[in-house]
Amino acid sequence: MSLLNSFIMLGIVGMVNKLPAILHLLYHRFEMWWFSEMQITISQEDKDWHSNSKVFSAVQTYLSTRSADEARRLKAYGSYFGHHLMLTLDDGQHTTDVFTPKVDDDGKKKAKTIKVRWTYYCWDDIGTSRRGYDEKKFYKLRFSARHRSVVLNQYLVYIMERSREIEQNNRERNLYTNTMSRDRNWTQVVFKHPATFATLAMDPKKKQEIMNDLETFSKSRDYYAKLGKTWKRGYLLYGPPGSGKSTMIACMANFLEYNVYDLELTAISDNTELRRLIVNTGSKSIIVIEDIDCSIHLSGTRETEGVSHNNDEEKKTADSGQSKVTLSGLLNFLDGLWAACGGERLIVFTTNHLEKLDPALVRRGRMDMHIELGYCSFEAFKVLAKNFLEVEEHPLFEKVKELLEKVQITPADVAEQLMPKKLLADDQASRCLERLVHTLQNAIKDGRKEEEKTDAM
Ligand SMILES: Nc1ncnc2c1ncn2[C@@H]1O[C@H](COP(=O)(O)OP(=O)(O)OP(=O)(O)O)[C@@H](O)[C@H]1O
Repeated sequence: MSLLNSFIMLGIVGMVNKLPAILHLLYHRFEMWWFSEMQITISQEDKDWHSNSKVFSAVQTYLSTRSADEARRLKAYGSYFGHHLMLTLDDGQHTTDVFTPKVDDDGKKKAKTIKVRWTYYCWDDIGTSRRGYDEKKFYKLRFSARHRSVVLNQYLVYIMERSREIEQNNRERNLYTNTMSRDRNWTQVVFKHPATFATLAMDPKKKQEIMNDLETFSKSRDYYAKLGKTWKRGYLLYGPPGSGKSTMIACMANFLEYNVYDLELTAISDNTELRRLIVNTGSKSIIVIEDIDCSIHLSGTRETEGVSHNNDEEKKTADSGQSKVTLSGLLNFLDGLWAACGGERLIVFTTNHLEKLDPALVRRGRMDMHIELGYCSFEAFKVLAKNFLEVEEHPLFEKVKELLEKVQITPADVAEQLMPKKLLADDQASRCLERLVHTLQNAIKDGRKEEEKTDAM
């Protein structure tokens, strides 16, 4: 009893809660001494940089995939990886990890697997001051001293790489827009568009060509570096409204797992603001300017290279109520400014009127690939029929094919006809296809009437 009283008087009740962690520490100190272990402390706070340590975050991410196997107490947290639940060790808990180095300490190829142990500590203020630790949260990595070089030169590098991969796989992608923020900066929402190249209605050959181009781009960091070029690529998407330009952008973003920056030029006050927004974009992203012909004053500015768009241009722009961003400002961004922002970016322009665009804006090198998204072909129709009706063949397909050769209809309009109007109705596919055939036949009739009217005039 008197012993307990003296404990209370000394104010070390808090220590009792820490007992398991303290015993652990003592045990590992003994173990280190006995087996000549080494240890590395990785603390959360990076005192020199006044920031959270990147190594600590990397270890936390790495261990989140493996701590559940061994530790008895874990902490769950929602992180910036969004809906993914992350598990980390609780105070005093440890986990063992094994690692097979590429080469062992002697540089021999057949390296042996090594074993290391991670322990997580989270000291409160009492614990901190008594033990003289500055860190509040930290990991201790313990390993046999004979594996020193493998751990320092290979294992820690492996952890940094692996954590980057985990973050990449778990990260949610964002859609950024510059139209909603009061401070004239980007605001973001989670990007969850279901479109993929598998569901995009388009000629399969053309689709494959675009996918190959994107894949080659995403793997060409070294190639661009070797050429001394910025790692960027421009795409111009053109076609009538409803041909799938926006859908194509979503497919690209999902295919490459990039963020999307939807840049609304008409909401930007001047070139300086454009510059600031561009500088604030991240890599692995697609910067989109939709309806470029409506966003910026292009008519009468058919200057080609050596563009020196000037005050006249700005005046015209201001008068027209379009964006005050000038063509020269935009070209500057495409060539010079963008280059200064690092790489792995796509820029995509869309337009319904290719003929209205200034050649300086869309020349190869700025817009590397021009992609036409046209009216619905039979191949594109087959993709839509599969998406909407889950049919790959049907007796009405021949009729649809014949009609599509005569009628210009966008994939959006075809999709509208293929959308079942009543859920669970019998023979849904036939009803929808009949409706489409009917719509196409009417379009032909309307076209004939229009022709007759023109002839009569
Ligand atoms: N090629 C396509 N493949 C699959 N779905 C498509 C395609 N084209 C259009 N659609 C459907 O039509 C809708 C409208 O298409 P989308 O907005 O992509 O066209 P757009 O060419 O960007 O039109 P706008 O020029 O008016 O912006 C999409 O939500 C999609 O469901």
